[in-house]
Amino acid sequence: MSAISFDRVTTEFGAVRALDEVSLEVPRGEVAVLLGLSGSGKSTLLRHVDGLQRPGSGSVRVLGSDVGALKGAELRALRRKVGFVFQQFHLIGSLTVLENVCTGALGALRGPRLSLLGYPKRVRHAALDQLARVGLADQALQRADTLSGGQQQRVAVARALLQKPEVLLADEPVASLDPDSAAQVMDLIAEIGREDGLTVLCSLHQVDFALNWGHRIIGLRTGQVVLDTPAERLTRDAAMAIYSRTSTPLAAVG
Ligand SMILES: Nc1ncnc2c1ncn2[C@@H]1O[C@H](COP(=O)(O)OP(=O)(O)OP(=O)(O)O)[C@@H](O)[C@H]1O
Repeated sequence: MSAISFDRVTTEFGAVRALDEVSLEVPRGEVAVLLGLSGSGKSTLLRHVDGLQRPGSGSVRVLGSDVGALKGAELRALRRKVGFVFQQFHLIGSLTVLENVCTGALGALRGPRLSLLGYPKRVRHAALDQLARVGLADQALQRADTLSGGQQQRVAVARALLQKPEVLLADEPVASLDPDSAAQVMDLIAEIGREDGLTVLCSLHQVDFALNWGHRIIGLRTGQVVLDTPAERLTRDAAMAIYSRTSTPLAAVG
């Protein structure tokens, strides 16, 4: 069974068709990369996976559930299985690194937490374990805004992992980073994805990164899937064609 399945999903914002009859399957354990020009629908597609966006028509199934039909506790339960990493990290700069990672457990806890000690000990320990995995245990008690961009993104990955996701979504996770930090973060996502058997769906702008780290490349243009192929079968030139603004046919979909 696929971890993520889109069946003819069309979603519009006023006159803009952000997704246009999108169908795709991402098997469990696969690292799939979304490529496409700005505005081609990558973020919108990702937001359908954890129910932040509902399909206008068609259906989205994630880990066996029809996301569009989920509400309340069921939707929250699915979201706990889907981690999300963003381009801008979304850390709280004035809090410690450890506390930021602990916020990844909030979806499973009742009520707000006013300080690090407000989190159960098991959560603090689990957060430290995840920080160690991303190589930042020594920075646990440092303010998050004192870290470099690459380190902050690794904290965001640790926060996403704290909820023990089965699916990891990443929306241009390395777009704000220098090339070395970007490569480190992609290495980390790929390594942890492999270790934990995660299904990863990641949007990227860097074709070389996509070919290096993705098992599968999905190209979007004006909301349509125009390319869907194993990365090993794709040349750099063919991948770059996704960025062409004309609608020349690309490699066969499928
Ligand atoms: N909430 C919204 N309201 C109105 N229009 C939206 C909304 N979200 C997305 N859009 C539009 O849908 C289209 C697809 O946007 P989306 O953000 O998914 O593209 P993207 O490929 O992720 O772009 P980028 O690479 O710049 O992040 C764009 O035309 C965008 O303006």
